Amino acid sequence: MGSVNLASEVAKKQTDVIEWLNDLFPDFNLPPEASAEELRARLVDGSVLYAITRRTNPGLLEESWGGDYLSPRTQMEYLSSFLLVVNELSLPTFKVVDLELGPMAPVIACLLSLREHTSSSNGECRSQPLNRSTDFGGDRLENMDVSRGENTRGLQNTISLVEERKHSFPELRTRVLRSPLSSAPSSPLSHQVGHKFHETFQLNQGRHSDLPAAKILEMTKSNSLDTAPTQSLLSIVNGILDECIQRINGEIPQRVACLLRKLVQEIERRISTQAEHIQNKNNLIKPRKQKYLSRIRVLETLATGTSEETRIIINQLQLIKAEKDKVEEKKKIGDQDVIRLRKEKESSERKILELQQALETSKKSYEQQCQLLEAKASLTKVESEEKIKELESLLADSRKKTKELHALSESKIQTWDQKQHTFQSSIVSQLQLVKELRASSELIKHEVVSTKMRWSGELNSFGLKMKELTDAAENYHTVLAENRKLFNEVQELKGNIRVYCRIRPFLYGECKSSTTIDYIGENGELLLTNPSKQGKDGHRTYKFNKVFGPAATQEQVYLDIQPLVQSVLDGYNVCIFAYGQTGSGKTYTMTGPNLSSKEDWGVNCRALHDLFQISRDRKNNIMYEVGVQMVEIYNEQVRDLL
Ligand SMILES: Nc1ncnc2c1ncn2[C@@H]1O[C@H](COP(=O)(O)OP(=O)(O)OP(=O)(O)O)[C@@H](O)[C@H]1O
Repeated sequence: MGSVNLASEVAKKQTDVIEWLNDLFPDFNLPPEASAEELRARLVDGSVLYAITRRTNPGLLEESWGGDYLSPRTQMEYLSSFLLVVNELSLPTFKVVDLELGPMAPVIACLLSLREHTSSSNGECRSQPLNRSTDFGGDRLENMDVSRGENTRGLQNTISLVEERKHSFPELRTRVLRSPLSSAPSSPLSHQVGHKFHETFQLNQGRHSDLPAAKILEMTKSNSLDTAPTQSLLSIVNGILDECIQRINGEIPQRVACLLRKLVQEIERRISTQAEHIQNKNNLIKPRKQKYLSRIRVLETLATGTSEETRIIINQLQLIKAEKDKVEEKKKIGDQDVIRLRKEKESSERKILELQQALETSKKSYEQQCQLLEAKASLTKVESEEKIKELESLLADSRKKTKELHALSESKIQTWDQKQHTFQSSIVSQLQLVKELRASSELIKHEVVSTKMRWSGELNSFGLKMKELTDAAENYHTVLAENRKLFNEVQELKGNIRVYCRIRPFLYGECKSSTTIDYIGENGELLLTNPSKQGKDGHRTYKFNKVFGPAATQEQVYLDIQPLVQSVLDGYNVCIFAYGQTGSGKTYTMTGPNLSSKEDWGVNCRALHDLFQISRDRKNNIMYEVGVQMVEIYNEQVRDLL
């Protein structure tokens, strides 16, 4: 909303500026509703602006700067001149780049301020055709209304400054600089009077000193000095001073000196008046300057707002551009889809053609098949007619059979009725039996319940007995331990050290008559006879725990040793060894002659067998670890055989 108001305000101001320029320069001839760019095109070369400067400051005179074509440098000089004047007037100004490319708002604001300034200080400028070659020419300025110069006297300081700065442009040639004094007097009437005054004192041949005293008195007494143009006064002063120079040794008449003093006084008076006037103008300009400065600030704020809006619009444009890119991308995808669909269409058309061809071929084959089928149908018709005849005969037969079957079924129905009757009677008897069975099942149920109760009682008693058995088993272990203890005590009683004697039979080739054994007792007595000795020395008796004769088997020998193996597993230390001379049968007794036969096993094999057997029997109660060590003791040296 703010931007719309701002835009309309700028447009309104632009219209005002165009109308003002049309009024100033009829040749400008730009429609009030022209766009900012059209206005820019008309102002950008600086000629119009420079013409405005001249119209508002007629004292600024330039030589013609060329024809219709303006070089860029000339354009820049025009613009610089215009901007210098605007700056010196403390009016809102603008940058050259604003006029060329930027927003026109600062240019329009500047021109409006200039219009206000000129209308307030100068009144409306008279319209003149805008002709660069004549408008900028110096001849026209000679004929310009002097009163306009009077009204723009407040700008003379500015003009002076402009002229000074123009010297910085070498191409600019200042032609005339009107001094403030040269612009007086101030009215057309006084201008006329001034001319008369000048004509009065115009000397064709004579000198000022030659003027009659009456005429000089008339000049000094009358108020014609007040109304005379300053240019005339200066020319008279110059004339008098020229005379003085020419007459170096001559005397200047008193009256001429009086006239000169009068003229100088008048010039001084005018200078002081101009100074006061300038001071007043300066005082007037100061508040205006303040006002314009505040307007500049407002315009800057508006310009900032405009830039913000421009930024928003740029952002929106970027968004629109992004959307446009998306739409184009979608369009591309759509084009690709169209191409793909076209390809699919072509492929489907090819397929349709193929299908049509296949259809035609199948149609032909179908027609052939139809012809074949028709031929077959005619054959089949004949056959079917024959079959119908056959079927009719069969139907007659079947009707006959049906009648027979009907009769048969009736007889069967009767039979079935009889059977039904029988079944019904049997069902009645079965029902009776079922009732009896139910009664018997009830009895059985009672029996089962009573048996259950009885069994539960028996189970209870069984549990009690099991408990007793468990207790007994526990007692059994105790008793078993007691038995073991007693067993080992028996073994101890038998003797911790037992000595058995085994007499081996004669070997093949040994003489049996050389035997010395006389008697072998039941309790381990052994009586030996030595035939070489007489008397008591010829008989010797020995006592062992037991003596095994030559006929004793390996098993008999081991039976006496076996209880010691059990003692080993009960935790007692047992040692069994054989002692005897070479060839007496130690190896035979301890190992056995032939290990492949169980009967020939010696003590060692049998003891190891029993050791593992008993440990296996006791594995539920005791875990045994069995180890073996084998050493040789020879000449009191122990050697590990393993
Ligand atoms: N009870 C027996 N019955 C039959 N033959 C026997 C008996 N005892 C020993 N022999 C035989 O007697 C011979 C000598 O026996 P054995 O080798 O056991 O004697 P040894 O004491 O071990 O001898 P060494 O000390 O030299 O080793 C062997 O041929 C053996 O078969």
